[in-house]
Amino acid sequence: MSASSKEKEEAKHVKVVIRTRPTSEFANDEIKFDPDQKSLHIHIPKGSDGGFINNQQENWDFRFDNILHNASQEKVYDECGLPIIKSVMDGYHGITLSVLRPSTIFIYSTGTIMAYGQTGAGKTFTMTGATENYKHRGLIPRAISHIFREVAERPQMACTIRVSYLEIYNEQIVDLLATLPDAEHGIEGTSLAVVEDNKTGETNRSIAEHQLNKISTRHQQIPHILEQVIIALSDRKRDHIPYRQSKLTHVLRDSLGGSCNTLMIANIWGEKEHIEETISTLRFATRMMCFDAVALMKKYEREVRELKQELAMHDSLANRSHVQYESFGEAQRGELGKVVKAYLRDEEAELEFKLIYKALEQERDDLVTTIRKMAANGGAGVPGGLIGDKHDEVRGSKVLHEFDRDDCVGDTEASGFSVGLAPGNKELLYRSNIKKKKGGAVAMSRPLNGGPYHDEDDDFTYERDISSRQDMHNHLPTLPGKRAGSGKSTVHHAPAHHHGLQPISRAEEFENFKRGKAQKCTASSVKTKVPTYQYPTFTPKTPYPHKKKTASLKEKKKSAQTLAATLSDSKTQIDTLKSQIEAHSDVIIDEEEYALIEKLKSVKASYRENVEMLKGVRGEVGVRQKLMVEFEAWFEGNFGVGGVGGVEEGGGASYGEDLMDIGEKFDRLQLEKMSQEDPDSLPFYNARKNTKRMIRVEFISFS
Ligand SMILES: Nc1ncnc2c1ncn2[C@@H]1O[C@H](COP(=O)(O)OP(=O)(O)OP(=O)(O)O)[C@@H](O)[C@H]1O
Repeated sequence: MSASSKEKEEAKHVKVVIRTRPTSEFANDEIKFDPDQKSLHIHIPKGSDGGFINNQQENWDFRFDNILHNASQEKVYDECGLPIIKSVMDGYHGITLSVLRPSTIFIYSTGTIMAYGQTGAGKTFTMTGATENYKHRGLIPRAISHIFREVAERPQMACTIRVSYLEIYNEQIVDLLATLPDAEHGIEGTSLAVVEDNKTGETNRSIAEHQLNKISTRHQQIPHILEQVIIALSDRKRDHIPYRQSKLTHVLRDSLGGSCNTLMIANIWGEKEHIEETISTLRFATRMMCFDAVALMKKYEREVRELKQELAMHDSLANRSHVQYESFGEAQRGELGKVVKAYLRDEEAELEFKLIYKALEQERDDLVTTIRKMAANGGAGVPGGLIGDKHDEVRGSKVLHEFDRDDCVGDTEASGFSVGLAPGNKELLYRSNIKKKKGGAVAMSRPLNGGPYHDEDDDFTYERDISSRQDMHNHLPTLPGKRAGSGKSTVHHAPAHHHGLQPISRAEEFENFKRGKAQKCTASSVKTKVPTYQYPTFTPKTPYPHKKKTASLKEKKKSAQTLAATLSDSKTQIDTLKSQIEAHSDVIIDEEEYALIEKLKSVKASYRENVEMLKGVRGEVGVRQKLMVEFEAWFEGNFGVGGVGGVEEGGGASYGEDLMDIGEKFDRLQLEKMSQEDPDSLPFYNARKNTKRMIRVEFISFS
C-alpha cells in the first residue's frame, strides 16, 4: 500500500488516541502498555477490589491508533494536531463549494479534534493547556499558530480564517470568545442556540441568544448522547442517527458522519481508584474506532446495487421494462415536483370539480335552449328574463304571484286554457301515430287541435287554420275530469273536445316520450314551418314503469345534496390537517405528525371516493332532469299548459306527483289554476318557473 493510499485508508474512521495524565500513583500493576504504543491491557484480579465493575471479568485488552503515555504537549500536537491541520490546509478533506473562474476554487475543508474522558483526566490541559507556561500550551494555540504559518507559506491562496470557541454545558452552548460585557449579569460570553443552515452547508450554526459565560468545566459531563450517536453510527442497521438529541452531537454532526478527518483524544487518569472510569472511557473510545463511515457507505452502495438487480429481474419477469430506478435528472425532478405540489394542493380534486362544473354548464345551456324552443313553439314565453314581484306589471299583464290566490286547488271543470300560442293566421301541424298493439291495446298519441281520429296503423295528419288564440283554445282536446277509482281530485283544463275522445294522460305521454327519441318533423303540407315533435310508437309493457325510477330520482337528488355537504366538510378537514402538519417544522416526523399525515391520507381518499359518487349521482339526476325539461317543452308546445299534469291514471300517482318535489307540485297547481283564470300571465309565469328550475339545478349541483 502506498503512503498516500495508506493515509486515505487510515482517514476512513474516527481516529482515537489515548492520553494518560501523568501521576506518581499510576496503576502500573493493572495497566500495561505494549511497546507498539497502540495496545494496552488491564488486569484486575477477582475479588481484589470487591468485585467492582464486573466480578466475572479480569482482563481487558484494547487497541487504538496511538497511545500517548506521559507525553509532552509538543508530542501530543505533533502526533494529533499536526496531521489534522495539515490535511485541512492541503484541502485533502475539502469540499469544493464553487468555481468562479478556472483558477479560483473555493474549498470548504474540515477537521475535528475532540477530547473525551473523566473529570480531571486532562481534557482542558490537552486542548487549551496551562496558561502559566508557554511550553504547556495546548492543541488550540498550537493549531492556530500552525494555521497562520501555513497561510503565510501559501501566498497564492486567499484564506479566510474564522474562529469560534464554544462550550456546551448543561445543554447550553456558550460562546467563550464573546467580548460584550453583560451589564446585568456582569459576565462575559453569549449563550448560543444551534440552528441548521442547509443552504450554505457551513458550520457556522450559532446565533446569539443571551449572554452567559462559563470559563471552565470543572464537573464531569460524560456525554451519554454522544455515546448514542456513536452507537447508532456504528450500527449499520440503524437508519436514524440521534444527532439532534444534544447540542454537542448536533455541532459535531459533520465531524461524526462526514468525511472523518476526526480525531478523538481519550484522556485517562491511570490511578487505581479511577480504574472503573478508565475502563469505561476505553470502551467508549473503542466503539468510536469501530465506526467506519466509508465502509458503511460502501455497504449501502452494495446493498442498493443488489436490490436494483433484484428489481430489474422482477420487472423483466413481470414485463415492466419501462420502470426507472436510476436517479432522476434535473428536468424529471422538476416535473415530479410539480406533480407532487399539484397533488398536495389538491388540484386533482379541483380538476374533478371543474369537469363537473363544465358538464353542468352544458346542461344549463341545454335547458336555456329548450326553454327558447318552448317559446318558439308558442308555449311558455320568455318575458325578457323579467321576474316580477306580486304587483309587477309585465307587458301590460298583471303578474300573478303564487300566493295571490287562495283557491289554487280544486275540482275545476272544462274551462282550461293552453298557452300553445301560434302566430295569427299561421297553421299548426300535429302529426301523430296511432298504432294498434297486439291483443287490441292501443298506444296512441293524438291530435290536439281537433281533426280526424282513427285507430288504424296508418299515420294521419291533421291541419287546421288558427286565426286567433281563442280559436286555438276552442280546439284544444278534452282532458278527463275526476277518474273513477282514483280517489283524488284532479284538475283538468282543456275544454271537452268535440271528437269525444279521451286523450292519454301526461304520465303516459311522458313514458312514451322518454322511451323514444323526440325528433323534429315537418309535414309536406305545412304552410309555415312550426316545429313539432313526434315520438316513436311504443307500448309500455307495464302501465307505469316510471314509478320506481321517479322515486329513485328523488333519492338521488337528496343523496347528491348529502354528498356535496360531506365533500364540503372533508375539504375543511383536509385544510385543517394540512395546516396542522405544516406547523410541525421538524425534519424528523414525530408520532403526532405521522398520525396527522395518516389521517390526511384517509380523508383525501374518502374525499375522492365521494367526488366520484357525486359525479355519478349528478350525472343521473342531470339526465333525468333534462329529460323532464325536454318533455315539458314538447308537451307544452304540443298540448299546451292546459293539458299539464294532475291527471291520474288507473289510481296511480300522476307524473307530476311522482317526479316533482313539493315546490314543483305547488308550481304545477298554480299553473293549472292560472291557466284557467288569468291566461295572459302564463307566459311570464312559465318563464319564471323555468328560470327557477335552472337555478335549482345549479344549486343542487354546486351546493
Ligand atoms: N498531561 C498533563 N500534564 C500535566 N498536568 C496535567 C495533565 N493533564 C492534566 N493535568 C492537570 O490536571 C488537572 C486537571 O486537568 P484538566 O482540567 O485538564 O481536566 P479536565 O479533564 O479538563 O477536567 P474537567 O472535565 O473537570 O474540566 C489540571 O490541573 C491540569 O493542569
